[in-house]
Amino acid sequence: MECNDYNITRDLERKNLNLNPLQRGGVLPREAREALHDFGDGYSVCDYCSGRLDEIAKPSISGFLEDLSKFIKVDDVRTTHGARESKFIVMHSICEPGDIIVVDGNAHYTTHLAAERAGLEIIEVPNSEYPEFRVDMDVYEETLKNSIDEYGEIKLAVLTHVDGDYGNLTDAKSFGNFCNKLNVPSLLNCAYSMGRLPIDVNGWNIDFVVGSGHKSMAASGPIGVLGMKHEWAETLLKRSPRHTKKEVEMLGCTSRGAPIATLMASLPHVVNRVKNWNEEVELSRSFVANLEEIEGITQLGIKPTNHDLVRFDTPILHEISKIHPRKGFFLYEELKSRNIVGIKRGQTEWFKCSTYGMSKNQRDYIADSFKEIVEKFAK
Ligand SMILES: Cc1ncc(COP(=O)(O)O)c(C=O)c1O
Repeated sequence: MECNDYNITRDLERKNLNLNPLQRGGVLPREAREALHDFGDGYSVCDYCSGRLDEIAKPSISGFLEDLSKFIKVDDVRTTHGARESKFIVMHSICEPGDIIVVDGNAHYTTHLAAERAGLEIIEVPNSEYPEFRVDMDVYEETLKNSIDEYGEIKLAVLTHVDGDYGNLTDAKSFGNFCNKLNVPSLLNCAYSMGRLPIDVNGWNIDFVVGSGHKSMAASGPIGVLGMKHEWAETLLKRSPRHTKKEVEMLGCTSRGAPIATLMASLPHVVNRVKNWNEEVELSRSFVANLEEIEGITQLGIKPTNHDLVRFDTPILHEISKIHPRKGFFLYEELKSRNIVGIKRGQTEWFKCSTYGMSKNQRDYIADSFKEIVEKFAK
């Protein structure tokens, strides 16, 4: 048989500035690229395994997990295949089909799918809607209390720490505290925060935390993080009666090759970059201010932004698309010709983007490019 040409090349990141929020936090530092090369073979971390992934000493996965738990200030931690798998593991371990959970109105679709896969019913905490789409902790607490009154028991409360639509940062500490007071286990989804900004799971009184290595921790995908208060370890990390070393929810072992090797190699880099989070936010705010100098471009979500992921309403770009011969494709093509990618082809009414990790000059160049494009075509 002759195989098709799969077109496995990727010049996007090397040649262009990529604004896709999904891509910015997963860029590998040099040391992780080297690990990727060394650990590219299938079960590459399993040469010296004596039965459990988290106990492997060479490479030191056990040492890495110890550092990771200190980094996010949590008692017990495991790697999974992604934030979504981590959420599912929690739901599957502590809930029964038919149970009810409460979830914030900005939750990622993978939170919903994890709940559906576990057979759970979802009660949603509404966000504040246009233009902020804020998840208010008073509204969350009230919804949780009402749900307990109505249904008796709520098995889990889930909060998206930073959502993927507006980049709104929520108040994790307040969430952890009222969940604790109401006796409802809490899960914080840190896919867009762990690896970008400081996380303090124990300080925030959170039961479960999930993170995404490929989204925010400079790792090759797929790899996720699952952290928990020690009191949950017996439930979540229960062992198989037949294969007594193996943890059932991990199906014995999770990531066992390049994804975990790159996550490990990147941890020192990630620990360091988190220290610069305030500067990142400042740079993100000034990028927003620059773009908002264009009449017809407005940031949505909480203002000023507290994150690098930002969403803009862009009626001016939509107006241009109505008169431009390339219609909605003009924006993508104009940006691409300036080596800027990551805004979806054909999209002009709004877009979300991130400049995480870019220099001030690069961010200014991007904002100037938008200004130039609007000046070129706006009537
Ligand atoms: C808020 C949020 N949670 C979870 C995920 C999924 O992460 P993963 O790919 O690690 O499952 C995403 C991905 O976009 C996300 O934005």
